[in-house]
Amino acid sequence: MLTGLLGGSFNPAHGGHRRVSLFALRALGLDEVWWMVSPGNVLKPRAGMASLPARYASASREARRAPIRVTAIERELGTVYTVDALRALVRRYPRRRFIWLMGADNLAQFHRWKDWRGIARAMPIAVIARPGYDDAAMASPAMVWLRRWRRRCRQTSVGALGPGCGSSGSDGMRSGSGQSGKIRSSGRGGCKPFACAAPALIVLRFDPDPRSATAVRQANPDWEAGLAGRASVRALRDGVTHHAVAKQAFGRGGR
Ligand SMILES: Nc1ncnc2c1ncn2[C@@H]1O[C@H](COP(=O)(O)OP(=O)(O)OP(=O)(O)O)[C@@H](O)[C@H]1O
Ligand SMILES: O=C(O)c1ccc[n+]([C@@H]2O[C@H](COP(=O)([O-])O)[C@@H](O)[C@H]2O)c1
Repeated sequence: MLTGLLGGSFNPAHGGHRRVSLFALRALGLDEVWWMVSPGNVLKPRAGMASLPARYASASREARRAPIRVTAIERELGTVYTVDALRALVRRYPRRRFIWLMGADNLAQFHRWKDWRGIARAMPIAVIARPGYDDAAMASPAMVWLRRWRRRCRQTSVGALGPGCGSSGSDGMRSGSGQSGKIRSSGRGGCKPFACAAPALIVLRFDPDPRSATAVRQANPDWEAGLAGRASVRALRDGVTHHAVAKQAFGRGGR
């Protein structure tokens, strides 16, 4: 099973998460994407962070009828940092092949994450272009290091993915051209970063999606209140571990 991992606060989840996940799924020939709803991003303030069950519920709703599984497995693993969570996942699911997915905003500050080179060594990384962040991402300290492992995946937009997949190039996120090379294309029209050992970096570019959780919160600051009382939310089970998610009360924030 080729599995994309999109870690996030999902405070709340929005259509952009769904769209970029489905795009990555297709472009990379993944079987499914797991949305790892984070107990708490160590670089984000806890103030304004909705409870884990509320964020999980919003993600479940957004992932409906898609090959996306929502999980709060990091809380169960007891990990705080992504590098530790990913190593634990690789140990726990040895028959799966994972790829770490993230938006360009996260690549721009990836060098601030704990042992980010360790993440890159643990599994391939696919970065999804995001309006307003691509220049900072391409110029970031992490990209300086990751660039040498960049693999090319030719595509222009959803629905028009080309089969070309190749080894590294040096142009920016806005370029969609590629060259054929070491990485074989998958049968599903995408490319396979799994065919080469990590580190491997793929930059995915498609019609940029401007949606963000910040904008959703600004438009609807009380989004969490609409979920809190629902029995269906209290009964939620983790999409990967099947354990109950709502162990904690709503409204406490963060973890
Ligand atoms: N529109 C988007 N395009 C590309 N990547 C996205 C988009 N929205 C979210 N992501 C990526 O999804 C992952 C989870 O994002 P997150 O839950 O923090 O949402 P967000 O919209 O970035 O939130 P916020 O506005 O609160 O920072 C991150 O890797 C982020 O870069
Ligand atoms: O491990 C770290 O040092 C680290 C620092 C910042 C963010 N992360 C992870 O990055 C993912 C995206 O976070 P966010 O809040 O931008 O959605 C999420 O899984 C976080 O736990 C991880």
